[in-house]
Amino acid sequence: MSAELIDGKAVAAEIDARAAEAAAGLAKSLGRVPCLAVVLIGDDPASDVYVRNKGLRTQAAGMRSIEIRKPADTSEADVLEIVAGLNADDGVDGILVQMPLPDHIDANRVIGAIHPDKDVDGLTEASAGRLVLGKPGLRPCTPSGCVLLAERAMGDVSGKSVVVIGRSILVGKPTALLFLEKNATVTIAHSRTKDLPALVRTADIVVPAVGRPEMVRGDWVKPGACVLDVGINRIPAPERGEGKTRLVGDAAFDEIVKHAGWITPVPGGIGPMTIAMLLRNTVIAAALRHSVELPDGF
Ligand SMILES: NC(=O)C1=CN([C@@H]2O[C@H](COP(=O)(O)OP(=O)(O)OC[C@H]3O[C@@H](n4cnc5c(N)ncnc54)[C@H](OP(=O)(O)O)[C@@H]3O)[C@@H](O)[C@H]2O)C=CC1
Ligand SMILES: Nc1nc(=O)c2c([nH]1)NC[C@@H]1CN(c3ccc(C(=O)N[C@@H](CCC(=O)O)C(=O)O)cc3)C=[N+]21
Repeated sequence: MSAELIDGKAVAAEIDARAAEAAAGLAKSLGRVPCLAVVLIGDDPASDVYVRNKGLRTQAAGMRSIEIRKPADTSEADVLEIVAGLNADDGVDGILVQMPLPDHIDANRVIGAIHPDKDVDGLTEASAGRLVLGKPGLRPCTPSGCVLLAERAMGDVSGKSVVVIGRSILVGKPTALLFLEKNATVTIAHSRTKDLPALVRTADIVVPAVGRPEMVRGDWVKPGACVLDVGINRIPAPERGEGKTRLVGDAAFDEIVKHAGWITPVPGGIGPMTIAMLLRNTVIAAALRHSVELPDGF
C-alpha cells in the first residue's frame, strides 16, 4: 500500500486565507494592516528564496511586508540597532531575523534583542520559556506546522510515539515540546544517538530535521508510520541538465512512500506550512499587542 501524501501547500493556503481574513478584521480596529519585518544579513541564495516567498505570501494575505537586507559584513552592533528600530516602530507587529547569521554575529544576542511581543519566530527566551512551561505564547513556525499536519492526517496524536531527529533551537527541540504538549511520547535523536535506524523503526511519527539529503531510508520507517520531512536540501540534478539542482528532504521519499501511512513531500510539505504559521503568528502578535479579539478558534 502506498502512503498518503500530505499536501502542505494546500493546508498552508487554507491557513493563509484565514490569516488574510483576520488581518482584514484587524485592519478595521488598528487603522492599518498587520506588518511583518524580515531581516536578512548576507546573500545566501537559499535564504534569499525563503525571504522572497515570505514577502510575497505576506502581501498576498493583505499584510504589509518589510524586508531589510544587509551585506554579510554588517556589524553585530548594526544588526542590534536594526532590531531596536523595529521594536520601537509601532507599525511593526512581527520581527523575523533569518538564521543562520554570519559567524561574527552572536545569534543569541540578536534573538535576545527582539521584543518578545513581536517574536513571531518563537525563538526568544520568553517564548521558549512559555513553551516549556505550557503557557500560551508565540510558538515556533516549523514545529507548529508539523503538529498541525500530523493532526490533520492522523487525528489525535495522544499516546503516539514520536521520534524527532535533530535538536536545534529553531526546529528539533520545539517540535519535541509541541508533540509532548499534545500528549505524544517523544524521543529526541541527534548526532550522538546510537542505532538511529532501530529507534526510528519504533516511531508512529518521524520528524527528520537534520539537513542531510535522504538520510532516513525506507527500511527505517515502520509500515503505516507518518513522516514529516522538515529537511530542505538542494542537490545536483544532472538528469535535468548540466548544472541543474533539485530540492530533497531528509527522508528518502521514493523508498518510504511505498509502505508509510503518510509522508510530506519536499517541496510542498513542511516548507509552505512554516510560512503559513508565520503569517498566523504575525496576526496573533498584532492582536495581542493591541488587545484586539481574534475570530473564535483562530
Ligand atoms: N521546512 C522548513 O520550513 C524548514 C526547514 N529547515 C531545514 O531543516 C533542516 C534542519 O534545520 P536546523 O534544525 O536549523 O539544523 P541544525 O543544523 O541547527 O541542526 C541539525 C540537527 O541535526 C542533528 N544531526 C546532525 N547529523 C546527524 C546525524 N547523522 N544523525 C542524527 N542527527 C544528526 C544535529 O545533532 P547535534 O545537535 O548532535 O549536532 C542537530 O541537532 C535543514 O535541512 C534546514 O534547511 C529548517 C527550518 C525550517
Ligand atoms: N529565523 C528563522 N526562521 C525560520 O523559520 C527559518 C530561518 N530562520 N532560516 C531558514 C529556515 C528555512 N525556512 C524555510 C521556510 C520556507 C520554506 C519553503 O517555503 N519551502 C518551499 C520551497 C522553496 C523553494 O522552492 O526553494 C517548499 O518546501 O515547498 C523553506 C524553508 C525557514 N527558516
